[in-house]
Amino acid sequence: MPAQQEVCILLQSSGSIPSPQKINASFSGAEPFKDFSDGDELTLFVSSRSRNQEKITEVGANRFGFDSRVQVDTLRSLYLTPAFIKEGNKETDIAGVGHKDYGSESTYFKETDSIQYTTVAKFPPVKNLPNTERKRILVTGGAGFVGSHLVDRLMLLGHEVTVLDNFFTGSRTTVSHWVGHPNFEMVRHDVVNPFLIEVDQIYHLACPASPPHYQYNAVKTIKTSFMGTLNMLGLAKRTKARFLITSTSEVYGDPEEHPQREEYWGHVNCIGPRACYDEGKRVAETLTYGYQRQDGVDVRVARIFNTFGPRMNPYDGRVVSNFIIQALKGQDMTVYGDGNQTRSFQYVHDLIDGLILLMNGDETRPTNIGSSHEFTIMEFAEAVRDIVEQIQKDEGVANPKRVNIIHKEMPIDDPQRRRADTARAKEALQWQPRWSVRQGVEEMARYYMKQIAEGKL
Ligand SMILES: O=c1ccn([C@@H]2O[C@H](COP(=O)(O)OP(=O)(O)O[C@H]3OC[C@@H](O)[C@H](O)[C@H]3O)[C@@H](O)[C@H]2O)c(=O)[nH]1
Repeated sequence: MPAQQEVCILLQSSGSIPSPQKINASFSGAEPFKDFSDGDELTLFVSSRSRNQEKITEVGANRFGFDSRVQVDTLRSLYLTPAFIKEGNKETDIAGVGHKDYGSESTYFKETDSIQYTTVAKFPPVKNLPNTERKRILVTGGAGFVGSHLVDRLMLLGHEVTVLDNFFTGSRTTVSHWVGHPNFEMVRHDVVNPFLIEVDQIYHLACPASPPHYQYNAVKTIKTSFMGTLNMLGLAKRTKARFLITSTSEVYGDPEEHPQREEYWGHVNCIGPRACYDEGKRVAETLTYGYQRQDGVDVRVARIFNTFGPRMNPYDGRVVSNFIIQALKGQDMTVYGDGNQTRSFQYVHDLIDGLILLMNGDETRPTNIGSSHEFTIMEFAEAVRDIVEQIQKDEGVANPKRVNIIHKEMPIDDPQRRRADTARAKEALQWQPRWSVRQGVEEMARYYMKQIAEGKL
């Protein structure tokens, strides 16, 4: 099918999630997943709806004096809308034949396989905040997967956002729809070097997060965690900005306590290949509380568990992106080891809700932001395969190829079990994940399908 036809099909379906589907036969046979926690697991893979079966139209909350509510369709318009609205022709077309609401407009010329970009001075509408409520917010790593979703949310809420990114794993395209907006600034900067700015809040996200990426240059990873956090804490101290660091469930290492509570000190191999990230984040937490104790810096620490969603780099090597891309492309799905290791996955919008609540609430202790629904990786592979097949059928692929699940060598020190204990987040932030894993995987698969149709993957 020519690329443009595919784009048209996606256009029709991009804005909304298909109606609820019946539980897939191959997934309903045995127990789809184990009953690990609050008893609402059965909804996890049953439908396109949220964990409690409501249709999610709005994310965020109006809590702690900070209203973070945003319509989901507005967010979707920023990542699910196709970039090419109309196919261009080299001979007859000029720039501007297509029309796209936000960001840059682009016309695709099939003959030369080239794209013409035109600046469009129309941005997504942002909330009209009074000066007294508008915050100056710095997001390090703001062009990354999580960072870009946080930036979208903060921009839509009407705040002034500065993104710092060295584009090692982040990409300018994730936030390009804001470039030129008076409330937005993007700076290419590596946080290992100091940065001076006047701000009210700092979300410090900058650090490669996928195991292949953070192990690619282990020394740089730990340097980024240590120096980057030191520099941003110094900035917070000088400006009296509130500082939030995104730490990780990897501070628990290969945990011997299950699920992982914040009080657990962890089980990390300090000389293993993951140590650059695990120990880097651990020392970053140490620095954070050092600045709190010594200098009175107002700090927040989020320990993020496995998160997925659109804009995750399709080749960053993490399991959700790997599985969806492999299933979409009809390739073997690669389960490392026997697939009995477990993870708990949360959708990116839930994470952003949690980060904003933590930043604006009073909880200063480390707080797990993650899902408490645990899957073996093998179960997850089968689920992703079923979901992608269903989406392909919805999009008109008559007989999608049933891909094989194969096994590959287990990475060294791969944690065997991981599940967030979210009691603290529930109590302190009144936060818990709302999106079902199925709903998230569907949306992410549609996002990648769009990219495939546009020839980007
Ligand atoms: O293709 C793959 C990729 C990964 N896996 C397995 O899937 C599991 C999850 O792997 P991922 O690479 O997605 O993520 P990990 O859980 O190992 O690390 C993650 O943990 C929490 C976050 O803070 C980090 O961003 C990330 O490092 C692992 O057991 C891994 O071995 C596969 O079976 N196949």
